Amino acid sequence: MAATTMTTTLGFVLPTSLSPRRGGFRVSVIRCSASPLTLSTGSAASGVVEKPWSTYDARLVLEDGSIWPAKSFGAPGTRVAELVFNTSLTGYQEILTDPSYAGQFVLMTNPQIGNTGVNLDDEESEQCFLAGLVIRSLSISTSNWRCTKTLADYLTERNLMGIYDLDTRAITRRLREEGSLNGVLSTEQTKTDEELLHMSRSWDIVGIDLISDVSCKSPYEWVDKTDPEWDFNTNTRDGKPYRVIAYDFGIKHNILRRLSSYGCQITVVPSTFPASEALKMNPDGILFSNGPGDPSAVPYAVETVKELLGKVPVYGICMGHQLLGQALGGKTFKMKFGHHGGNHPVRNNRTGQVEISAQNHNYAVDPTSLPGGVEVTHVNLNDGSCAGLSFPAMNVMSLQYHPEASPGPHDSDNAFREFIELMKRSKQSS
Ligand SMILES: NC(=O)CC[C@H](N)C(=O)O
Repeated sequence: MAATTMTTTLGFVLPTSLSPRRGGFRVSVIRCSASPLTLSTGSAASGVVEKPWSTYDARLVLEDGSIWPAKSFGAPGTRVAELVFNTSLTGYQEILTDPSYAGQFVLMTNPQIGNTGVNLDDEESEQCFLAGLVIRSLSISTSNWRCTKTLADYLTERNLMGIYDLDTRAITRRLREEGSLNGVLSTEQTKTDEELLHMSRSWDIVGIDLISDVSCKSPYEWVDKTDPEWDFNTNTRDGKPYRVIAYDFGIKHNILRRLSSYGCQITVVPSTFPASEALKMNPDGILFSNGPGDPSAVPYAVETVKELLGKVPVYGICMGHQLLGQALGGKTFKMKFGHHGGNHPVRNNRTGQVEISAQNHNYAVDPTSLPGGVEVTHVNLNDGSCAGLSFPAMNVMSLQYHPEASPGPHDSDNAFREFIELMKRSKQSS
């Protein structure tokens, strides 16, 4: 699977209007390529089989001036987004439907993707919000008892771009060195490299409100649970479920399923739902969900969180955690290349236990900006960043990562039980 990177400098000098936004990038356009895949059949005289999906020439043009020729296996078109890499071995369908990836291309570091196809059960939202999928190699066959269609058909039906046959390992190394890069993915041959490069440098994910595009438009009740063996509904009071309002900043379904399996009755509300209306519904607790983009670009959501603080127990996950961090007086910042994958070690500072966690974020809360009384409960052991917060005086708990997994390990599922305990304690003391 190892691909050789052949790098050829085309050597033209960019006009000054295309000079890089960030310091330190080279200014010539570099064309990079991976060795093309050739599949031997053994029996065919030519030794080459046709791949059973349509291919187009495609290009990924990054803002650092590198150009990665590729093949398309999804929708045609041209899209601009931020490129991040994800280290999950599988779970690509959950990744495709995680609304937190809006505005991003996801590059899978696992070299072969698509071998289990897609099914009706593994969706994390109704839509694919990410801008495109970048993989090294698309599995030529699908084999899984739940598979209902191939990944290529799924992407095409959903008008989502996907490219393969490029050196994803070399691109990942570049992202680790330079940080996340903006880029343009295009199947359009009429567009020049310079045009695509200009597009990638004229766009920025920072400062954009992406949650309003992915949030639901009106409140609704959620009833679905996870499978019965994951049903931990031992925490209801007097047989009545805990009533939870879930703010939808781009919520993943498995957060709702896990809360439901722990015995919560859930109303999902839009990101702009007024705090006063939420309080009128007399909830036992409020969940602030995951969601895409820059947490400092959505001050209205921070205001809502502030209005609810101290009135009812609250639980933030990922974007929800970042909004809580700001509402408590702290600051968020953009990380170099973020955390995306199912293999991130996190230490629970209270118990000393280490959980292997599912993560997907490019921003983090700066723990030094937080006021006294706010406790950093979890730390990411790869880089020491803040992975969880608690503010007992206001019944606040939050995690930067994903206790609901989907995809990823289940080590952190107990965080849902802790939220139930928080609601229980708050009821008992009131
Ligand atoms: N999964 C999420 O909620 C992501 C949070 C935020 N958009 C980030 O990238 O940091």
